[in-house]
Amino acid sequence: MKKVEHIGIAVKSMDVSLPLFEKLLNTACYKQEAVESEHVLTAFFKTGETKIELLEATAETSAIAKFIEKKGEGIHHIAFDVEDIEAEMKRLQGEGFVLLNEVPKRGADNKLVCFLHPKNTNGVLVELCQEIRS
Ligand SMILES: CC[C@@H](C(=O)O)C(=O)SCCNC(=O)CCNC(=O)[C@H](O)C(C)(C)COP(=O)(O)OP(=O)(O)OC[C@H]1O[C@@H](n2cnc3c(N)ncnc32)[C@H](O)[C@@H]1OP(=O)(O)O
Ligand SMILES: [Co+2]
Repeated sequence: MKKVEHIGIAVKSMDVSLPLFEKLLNTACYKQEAVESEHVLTAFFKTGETKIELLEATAETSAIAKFIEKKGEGIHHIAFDVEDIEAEMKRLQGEGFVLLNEVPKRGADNKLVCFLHPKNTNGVLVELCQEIRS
C-alpha cells in the first residue's frame, strides 16, 4: 500500500459541510462527483499527499445513510492507494480478510475501488484504490 489516498467523511448535508471544510482546510474543493452505484455525492479536497472525501447519501439505501443513522456524521473509511488492486485483493483474501466486492468497481475521482469488511479490520472500513490508467 503506497499511501493513505483519502479519508472518507460521512456528512448529512453537502451544502453545509462543503463550505465548512473549505474554511477548515483553507482550500477549495477541487471536484464534486456523484457515484450512482454507491448512491453518494462526493466532494474532494487536497491535503498534502492525501485527500479528504466528503460523502452525502443520495438514497436511503446508501451505506452512508445507514452509517449516519447508526453512528452519526464522522469518519466513515480510510482509503489506501495501491499499484495493482487485483493483486492486493488476492493477497488480502489469502490473509483471511473479507472483501466486500469480488471484482474492483468504479469509484470516484478516476479510481477502481474495493472495500474490506470492518469486522475483520478492528472496526475500520478500509477501501483500496487504484488509479485508472488510460
Ligand atoms: C464514491 C465511491 C467510493 C470512493 O471512490 O471513494 C466510496 O468511498 S463509496 C463509500 C460508500 N460505500 C461503502 O461504504 C461500500 C462498502 N460498505 C458496505 O458494503 C457496507 O456499508 C458495510 C460495511 C458492509 C455495512 O453494511 P451493512 O451490513 O448493510 O450495514 P449495517 O449498518 O448492518 O452494519 C453492519 C456492521 O458494520 C458496522 N459498520 C457499518 N459501516 C461501518 C463503517 N463505515 N465503519 C465501521 N463499521 C461500520 C456497523 O456498525 C455494524 O456493526 P455492528 O452493529 O457491530 O454489527
Ligand atoms: Co472513498
